[in-house]
Amino acid sequence: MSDTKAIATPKRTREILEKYGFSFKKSLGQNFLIDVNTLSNIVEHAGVTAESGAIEIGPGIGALTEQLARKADQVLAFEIDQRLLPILDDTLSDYDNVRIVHQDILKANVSEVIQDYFHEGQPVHVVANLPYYITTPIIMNLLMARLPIESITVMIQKEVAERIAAAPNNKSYGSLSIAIQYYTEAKVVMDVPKTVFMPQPNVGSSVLRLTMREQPPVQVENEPFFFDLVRASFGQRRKTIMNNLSRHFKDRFDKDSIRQSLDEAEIDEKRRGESLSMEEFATLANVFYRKL
Ligand SMILES: C[S@@+](CC[C@H](N)C(=O)[O-])C[C@H]1O[C@@H](n2cnc3c(N)ncnc32)[C@H](O)[C@@H]1O
Repeated sequence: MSDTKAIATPKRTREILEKYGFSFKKSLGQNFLIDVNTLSNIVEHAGVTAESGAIEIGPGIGALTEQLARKADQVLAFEIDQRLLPILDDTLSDYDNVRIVHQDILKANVSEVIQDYFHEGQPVHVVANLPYYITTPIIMNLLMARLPIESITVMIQKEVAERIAAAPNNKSYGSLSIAIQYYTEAKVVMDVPKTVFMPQPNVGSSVLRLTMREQPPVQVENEPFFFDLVRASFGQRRKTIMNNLSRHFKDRFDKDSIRQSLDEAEIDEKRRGESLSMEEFATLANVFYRKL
């Protein structure tokens, strides 16, 4: 697709940066997208339609914001870097359905802003090319806030996307996979070459789509305890579940009681955390929790 008017072309991006004398801040994860095809693929995967509300994190100079403004009903974008505000005013001046909020996304009350800005019952999607230095806290905060959103589609570091979407026995499977798959269905929808960014990042990138679940796929009696047990089970990846749990629970359960709990959950003590499904972790956590 050729869209010479779009912000996301190398030429226009360079012109905008020069006009404002803007220099990238590496510490803010500023790698801007300069390829319209990549952007329209992201918006497509996000499932944004004319009825949708879209939330963007880190609009930069507005490359993705513009594509969202063209497709969605309303766009709300959180940007931390004050220097970008006058630029966004300029680049997005043709769109009256965009609101920029000058806030650190990790400190913003997203729930309140959603309520104020979007219509009641409007399907809302989070879509972003995330600042990679805070990918996990951003995603976890959005999930823990239990926002009324349908999906989160984000460009993130390839390895992190793989860890989030991994299944048991995959080398990338770990506590992050379980934490995020507890709330969402996770899928890596495309890998993206470095050449679509300015400046190019040092790491590979992928687009991850998280579809919010109405209910977690497993029933756990106590969520913090469940997540704590999962983290402990991956504590030392090469050790058995018995070893990791004995270490972690040494002040609360003796070895015999841990062995008995594993037995009750029908989990062989020699298995490693990486082989356990979320369902098995949930069963195990519930058995332990009842004995606390
Ligand atoms: C990878 S760039 C993406 C820019 C633009 N969306 C694009 O794709 O070209 C990340 C953006 O997030 C912004 N950012 C970094 N940390 C942030 C934070 N804590 N809260 C909100 N925005 C942040 C950066 O200033 C930058 O604009």
